Amino acid sequence: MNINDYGYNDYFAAHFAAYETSERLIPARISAVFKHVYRVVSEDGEQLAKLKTSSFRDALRVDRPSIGDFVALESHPGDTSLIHQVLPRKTIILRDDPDIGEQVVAANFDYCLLVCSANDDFNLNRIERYLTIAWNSGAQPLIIVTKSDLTDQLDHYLQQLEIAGFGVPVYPVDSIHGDGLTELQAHFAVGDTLVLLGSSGVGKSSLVNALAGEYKMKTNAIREDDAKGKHTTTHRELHLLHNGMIVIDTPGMRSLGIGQASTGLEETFHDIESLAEQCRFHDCAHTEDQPDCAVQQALTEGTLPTKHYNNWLKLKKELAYNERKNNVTQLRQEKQKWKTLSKTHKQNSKNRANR
Ligand SMILES: Nc1nc2c(ncn2[C@@H]2O[C@H](COP(=O)(O)OP(=O)(O)OP(=O)(O)O)[C@@H](O)[C@H]2O)c(=O)[nH]1
Ligand SMILES: [Zn+2]
Repeated sequence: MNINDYGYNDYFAAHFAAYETSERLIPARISAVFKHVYRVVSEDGEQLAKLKTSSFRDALRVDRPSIGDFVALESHPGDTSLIHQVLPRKTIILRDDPDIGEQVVAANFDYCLLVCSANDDFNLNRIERYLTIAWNSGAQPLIIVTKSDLTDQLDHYLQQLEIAGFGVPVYPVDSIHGDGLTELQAHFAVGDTLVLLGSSGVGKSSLVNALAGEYKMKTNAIREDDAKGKHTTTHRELHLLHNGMIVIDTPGMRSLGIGQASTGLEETFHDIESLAEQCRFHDCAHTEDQPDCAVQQALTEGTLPTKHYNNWLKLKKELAYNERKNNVTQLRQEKQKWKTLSKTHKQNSKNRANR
């Protein structure tokens, strides 16, 4: 097996150089995430691997390997291998889980396919949300309109998406009959990794299936054995398609918050952001009661669509909420750290006194 087939390239090789030591570490990619173990692919083929305890003792959840990560692997063919390090990520999508905190949804993908369907489910606000996430991830967004065969108003949908996308390519496809696939396919090269963002039923699996000429994406929870017993996948998998492209499939994509994607928000709504620079006051809230607000003026003149503006306000609120929440978490963590420190300090003083 050649790791280059799995998207390994000069970028990762440059970072891996630091680990090319006597320990015989090899580069590998995480292809599935289980509860306590990972599946990795490398020149030694497909194997199960665990974290090297000393490398990950104090690691935060986000610093542990996730689907799509490249790692430095101590390979033990036929036995459980050991993951020493996660190589720096080129692109990333994070997700804030209320129960377990921030985690990596996917890493090291080249394209974010923002998928919506040309029917009643069509939702521009959702695409703007996905655009925000995509821009923030560092990968190139592409907008895909599926089920082009089911509408006679395709141009109407395309037009709206082209306005919302500000130059992001928009591709209509019919995954059942194959229309539009060649144009989309032309965008990709062998070894490119894709993630798909889109609600349930918009046709993500069908699209991947059509691109690859095979069915690969719907994955049921599988069980695999290792020495320690059974474990179940958390549905986070990476597939190498027959056409040489790689797809990351994770259910986390279906309900993503924007997290702290402030850069993504600026990109997605850069029309409003640049209007805002023309407001009279630096701290203008761009609401109706603000004097000389360029955003309000554009709304009145009709050059700025109300729906677009409302979605911006909504996502900005979500962002502010996430930032506040994050501050509270940080404060709590700081407090905990001080508690532990002062406890150790007290213990040390006591030990000294007892000597
Ligand atoms: N007519 C038509 N039907 C499509 C097209 N793409 C998908 N479908 C149908 O839409 C339904 C949902 O497609 P899926 O590919 O399973 O959707 P999904 O986004 O993967 O759904 P989840 O796995 O729930 O996230 C299926 O019945 C598909 O056959 C298309 O381009 N044209
Ligand atoms: Zn304003």
